[in-house]
Amino acid sequence: MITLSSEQKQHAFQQLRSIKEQFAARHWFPGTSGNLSVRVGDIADGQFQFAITASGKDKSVHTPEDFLLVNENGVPTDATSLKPSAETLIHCEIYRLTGCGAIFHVHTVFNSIVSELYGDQGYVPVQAVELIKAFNIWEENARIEIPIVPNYAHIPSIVPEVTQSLNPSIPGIVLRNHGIYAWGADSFEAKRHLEAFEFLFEYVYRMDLLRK
Ligand SMILES: CSC[C@@H](O)[C@@H](O)C(=O)COP(=O)(O)O
Ligand SMILES: [Zn+2]
Repeated sequence: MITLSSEQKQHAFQQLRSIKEQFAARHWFPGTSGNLSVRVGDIADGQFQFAITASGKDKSVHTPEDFLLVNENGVPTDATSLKPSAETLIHCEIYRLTGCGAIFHVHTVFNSIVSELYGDQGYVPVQAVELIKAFNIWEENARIEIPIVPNYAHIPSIVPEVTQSLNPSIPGIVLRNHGIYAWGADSFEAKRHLEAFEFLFEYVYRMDLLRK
């Protein structure tokens, strides 16, 4: 395991704190839902560490005990009484599959409704909406399919669903009637992706309604 400096850890916690504050202002953490993580240091021989939100906290307030570090198996790497997010294993799998640098998970009404509307077909289709470019997809009239996987109370059962459905060219995956995981090379990019997904979900929801 690579030893991280306290500056690296503090920087990661600072990034999470800033994102947490911005997303809380948008009411993206209702009822303690949601979790955030950033990778700290490199991935070497499949090993890595990341800072993640502690489980069950009110993410709209700051406390000195909001974040902790875990390894690629989701096990805390420093002595702590904090419990990592209940969904840490999903973060582990997304880091493993994509090599990304940050992962943000939020529950919103739009991502939940759209995931249920399109859940049986397994993806949300979106075509020719400008915000698709936020995913670095620049072609004219681009059509994307945002994967939806089943939601289980037993989190380890969700992991193979993510493994199977994650599309490397789409930086997000939706858990049906639960919420979205969006990621990026760093927290700036993960935030851009998450904002674009949420825009597209609201667009799809409203357009479907208008077309009826
Ligand atoms: C309280 S509802 C939300 C949780 O069940 C879960 O889905 C969630 O996103 C937050 O879990 P957490 O363990 O705090 O990271
Ligand atoms: Zn969740």
